[in-house]
Parts: sequence; structure tokens; C-alpha cells
Amino acid sequence: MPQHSPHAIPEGDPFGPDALPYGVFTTPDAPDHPRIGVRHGAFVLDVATAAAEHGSPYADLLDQPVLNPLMAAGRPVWEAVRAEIRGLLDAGVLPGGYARSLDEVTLHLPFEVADYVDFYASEHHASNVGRIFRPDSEPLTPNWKHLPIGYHGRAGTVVVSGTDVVRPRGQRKAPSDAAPSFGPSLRLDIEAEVGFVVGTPSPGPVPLEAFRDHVFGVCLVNDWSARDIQAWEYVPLGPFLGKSFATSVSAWVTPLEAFDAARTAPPSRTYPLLPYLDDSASPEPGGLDLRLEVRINGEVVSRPPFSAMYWTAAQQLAHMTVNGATLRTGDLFASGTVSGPEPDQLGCLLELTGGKGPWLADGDEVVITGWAPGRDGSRVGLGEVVGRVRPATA
Ligand SMILES: O=C(O)/C=C/C(=O)CC(=O)CC(=O)O
Ligand SMILES: [Ca+2]
Ligand SMILES: [Mg+2]
Repeated sequence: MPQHSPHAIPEGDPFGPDALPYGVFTTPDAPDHPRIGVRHGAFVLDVATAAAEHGSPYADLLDQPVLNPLMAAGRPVWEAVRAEIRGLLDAGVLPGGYARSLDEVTLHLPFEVADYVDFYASEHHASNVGRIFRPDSEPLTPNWKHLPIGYHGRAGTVVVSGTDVVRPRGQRKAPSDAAPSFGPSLRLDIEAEVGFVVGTPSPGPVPLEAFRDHVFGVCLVNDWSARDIQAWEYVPLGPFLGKSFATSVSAWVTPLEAFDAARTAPPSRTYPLLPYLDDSASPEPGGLDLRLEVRINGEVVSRPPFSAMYWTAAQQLAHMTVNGATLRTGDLFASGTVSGPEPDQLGCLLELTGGKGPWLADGDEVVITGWAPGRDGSRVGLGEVVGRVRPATA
């Protein structure tokens, strides 16, 4: 990159050439032309326009209002497009005149969400929640260490970072209440999670070793949760309206290959796993060393470590397709709340407050950020997922 570029980014910026997450943006001068950009420092690189002006064979895939066509194109194309963008950076074509300040652009939901699945993969989170919701039972259900537990969420209410979240209304009934009541949730919570975005479809099961052929990239997720609605409705079918009102995702999807230096072994397994989940002989470790940070109204409340997750994303994908379920471009599966073993590593207020609150108040702003170790001590930024709570509608 030329030293004189007004868009040069500081040494060590987490959005340098090893990150290059994709997003979709518009500018005030072309509000009807959403297109794919790549984050570089505090800028969006207009790679759609750069590709068109430099005769790239991928220009059409980048001049799109969502990432889905690029995601559907498959791993060889994903790697070629990323190599081309890096080549344009190395040649000084980018940033050039293609950088737009993040302050001046609008970022959109980066992909059309097909199905949305949410898992429950942190042993620390699941044990803590079990103790709070089911104090008279074992914290972990007998199936927990044999399969990655999940549920199907609501794809249509996945919103991009920056979208306000309206406090949901619904039924709630505390054990001491004589009857259920209806009204705005009084126990609104967050869940800091990591999302995996499917690129290449599959007509059926995706074995562990095919994970990289199907998963395009990684985003941050806040799975907003109304604990009072959830606690009353979830028996016996699991989460429903307590979580379906909104799920926020980061505006950036970081390609999987940006995390090659962050791969790490998952925790050791308590029981041997059935062959379709057994990753003990996998050539590459299936865990990822991602470090999350949760801030509420500017104050850091937690730093959840993704490396502590019991189930890997590859195991989750293998499990959610093992019955023959097909996979579509745009399918999103989230890890489940990321919680570590320490009190300052818990990914939701339910755990951070021992189930007692305080919960989110109207006007509160929640910001989840994350990064991964990159090559040679660098950092790969995951962007942020931001949401502000608006009062319930009358
Ligand atoms: O244990 C339960 O009853 C449910 C807990 C959850 O909140 C489910 C969930 O969203 C999974 C997660 O994010 O880890
Ligand atoms: Ca969740
Ligand atoms: Mg949700």
C-alpha cells in the first residue's frame, strides 16, 4: 500500500490484509446500489467497483446486494476472490479511490438468511443455565455430552448490527405466580455467540471433514432472550417466542481461512463420541481461539473465550445434517452462548447475575466485539454486533 495513501491503516489494525471481512454497504450518493465491500481499518473498500474497473471475472459476484451468490459459488471461488482482493491491495490499486469511511456508509444485513439454527455448545453456559432453570435436576441433561443440542430459530427476524431491538411482549409466569400474565418482558437478556454462515448447499449429511467445503465464514451474534417468557414457555419443546423477536448479527462475515492461525483443540471429551461426531483423529483441530468482549453502555461486562466451547462448528454442522436434512446457501448456525469457566467470562446476564438481574433496561446499548489471533502476533477482527433496546410497543 502506498505510504501516502490517506486511507492507510495503522500497523496492527485488526482489519488488515489477514482479516478482510465481507459486508454489504450503500453510500449517500448511491443509496439504491447496495454492493459488496471489504472492511479495511475504519474504511470499506468498494471491491465491487474496483473489480469491475479492473476486469475481474468476479465483478458480477461482488456487485450484489447480498453475499449469497458469492457464498454459493464454492470454496475455489471464495479463495480466488480473496486472493484477487489481496493482489489489488499489494498492487496499490486498493485502497486507492475505493475506500469509503465507515462513518459515511450504511451497512446492511450481509446475507439473506435461509434457516437459522442455534446450538447450546458451552458446557459452562449449559451447566450454569441448568442450575438456574432446573435447580432440582442435574445441571447437564444426559444427552448433552453425546450430541450438540440445538433448536431451529426464526430466520426472518435476524437483523443487522445497529438495528434497534424492541422489547418483546408475551406471557410470563414465575413459579410463585398463581396465573400467567401478559406484558413487556421484565427479564430481557443478551447471549454473546459466534455464527457460522453456509455457502455451498448440500443434499444431505455433511461429514466433519467436509466442513470447509460448505462454510463460508464467521459472524458475531447476539441472541436476545426474554428470560421470563422463555422460562414459562420452553417446556417441553424448547425456546420459542422468548428468542424469536430478534437475533442480531454483525455486518461483517469473515472468511473461514482468516482463522487458520486461530485453530485450537476443543476441550477433552468425557465420553467417546459416535463416529459421525468423533473428531479425535481429525488432522486439523476443530476449535477456534476467538476472544469476545461484551459491553453494556460502554462498560465491559464480560470477555467470553470461544476456545472453551465443548462442541465445534464442524460437529454442529455434521449433527444438523446427519438425519438427511439438506443445507442451503445462507443457512446460519450459531454456537450457543459463549461462556468460559471464570466469572468474568459469562456470555449472558442470566449467568452474570445468577438469574437475579438486573436485566436490560430500555435505552441500554449492547456491543459485542471479537478478534482472533492471526499470523505473527497479528489480530483478525470480527467486527461488532451492536443493538439498543427500545421500549415495548403499546
Ligand atoms: O437450558 C435451557 O433451558 C435453555 C437455555 C437457552 O437459553 C438456550 C439457548 O439459547 C442456547 C444457547 O445460546 O446456548
Ligand atoms: Ca442462544
Ligand atoms: Mg434470538
